[in-house]
Amino acid sequence: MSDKSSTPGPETEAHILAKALPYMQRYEDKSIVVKYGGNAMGDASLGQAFAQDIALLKQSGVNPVVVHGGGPQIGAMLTRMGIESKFEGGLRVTDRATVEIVEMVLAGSINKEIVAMINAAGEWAIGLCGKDGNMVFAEKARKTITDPDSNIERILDLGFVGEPVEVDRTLLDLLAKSEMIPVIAPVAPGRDGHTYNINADTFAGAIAGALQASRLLFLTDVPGVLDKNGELIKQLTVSEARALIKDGTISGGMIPKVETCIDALQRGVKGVVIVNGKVPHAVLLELFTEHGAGTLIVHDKD
Ligand SMILES: Nc1ncnc2c1ncn2[C@@H]1O[C@H](COP(=O)(O)OP(=O)(O)O)[C@@H](O)[C@H]1O
Ligand SMILES: CC(=O)N[C@@H](CCC(=O)OP(=O)(O)O)C(=O)O
Repeated sequence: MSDKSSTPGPETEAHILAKALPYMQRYEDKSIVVKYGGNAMGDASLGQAFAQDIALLKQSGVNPVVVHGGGPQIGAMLTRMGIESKFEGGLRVTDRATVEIVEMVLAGSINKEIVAMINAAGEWAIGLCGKDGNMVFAEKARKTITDPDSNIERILDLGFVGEPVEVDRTLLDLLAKSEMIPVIAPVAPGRDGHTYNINADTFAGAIAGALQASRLLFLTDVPGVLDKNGELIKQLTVSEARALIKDGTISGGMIPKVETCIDALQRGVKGVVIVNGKVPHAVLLELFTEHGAGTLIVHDKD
C-alpha cells in the first residue's frame, strides 16, 4: 500500500507553488547571501538539501552567494596536529601555524566539498576566498572585551584574525551575470602581505553589505537567538540585541553573528535572519514560504 501522506496530490502541489511564486518574483535578480555555518554542516542529507536549495535559487533567477564557516572542522584538524584551540569573544586566537591550517581547511577541503555538493545538485559552483579577484582585503582585528563582572574593558590580541576593510565586487558582479554560484571561504589577505582568518559571519556581512543584498541568512545549529530561558526570540531590535550581548545572554559564536546582523542592517542590507540550518531546506522555507522561522533582527523603532 502506498503512503499517501508523504506524497502531496496535484491540488496541494499547485497550492504550494502558487504561494511560493510571489516570493520567487520578489527576489528575482536580487542578491541573497547565505552564511553556511560549520555547525550546520556534517550531515550528508542536510548538506544535499542545502545544495538543492542554493541550486533552485539560481534556477529561479536569484543571485545566491554562499559564504561558509568551518569552526568545528578547523578545531578537529588542529587537534589532529596537536594544536590547542583558544577563543576570545567568540573569535579564534590565530597564531602563524593556526592561520595556515585555517586556510587549508576553509579554502581547501570545506570549500571544495560545498562546491561539489552544489555541482551535484545540477548547478555550476565556483570556490573562492577573499584573495581571488582582489575580492576582500583585511586588517588585523582590533577588538576589546568587557568583563561582565568587573565591567573592565581590555584589548584582545588575536594574532592573525582580520576584519574585512575593503570589498571589491567586480568578480561577484561578473559571476552574477553568469551560470556560476560563488562559494566563498572567509580568508583574506592584508595589504601588509599577511593572510588573515576572518570570522565567517563577519565576512558574510561584508559581502552582503557590498552587494546591498536583499537578504542575509545565517544557517546555524540553534533555532535562532534564545533568551535566558532557552526560548526562541522571533524578533530583536538593534538595541535589544546589544543589551543581550552586554548582559551575557548572547555569548560565544552568537556574538559575531548578532554584531554582523546589526552592522549589515546599518549598511543597507534589507533583511537579516538567523535560522536553524539543521532543518532540511531551511533556505527555501525561509525565503519562499510564510513559515520563516528563526530570529529576525530589525532596526530600532522610532
Ligand atoms: N543567546 C543565544 N542564543 C542562541 N545561541 C547562542 C546564544 N548564546 C550563545 N549561543 C551559541 O552560539 C552558537 C552558534 O554560533 P557558532 O557556534 O559560531 O555557530 P556557526 O558555526 O553556525 O556559526 C550556538 O550553538 C550556541 O551555543
Ligand atoms: C576568527 C575566527 O574565529 N575565524 C573562524 C573562521 C571559521 C568560522 O567562522 O566558522 P563558523 O561559522 O563555523 O563558526 C575560526 O577560525 O573558527
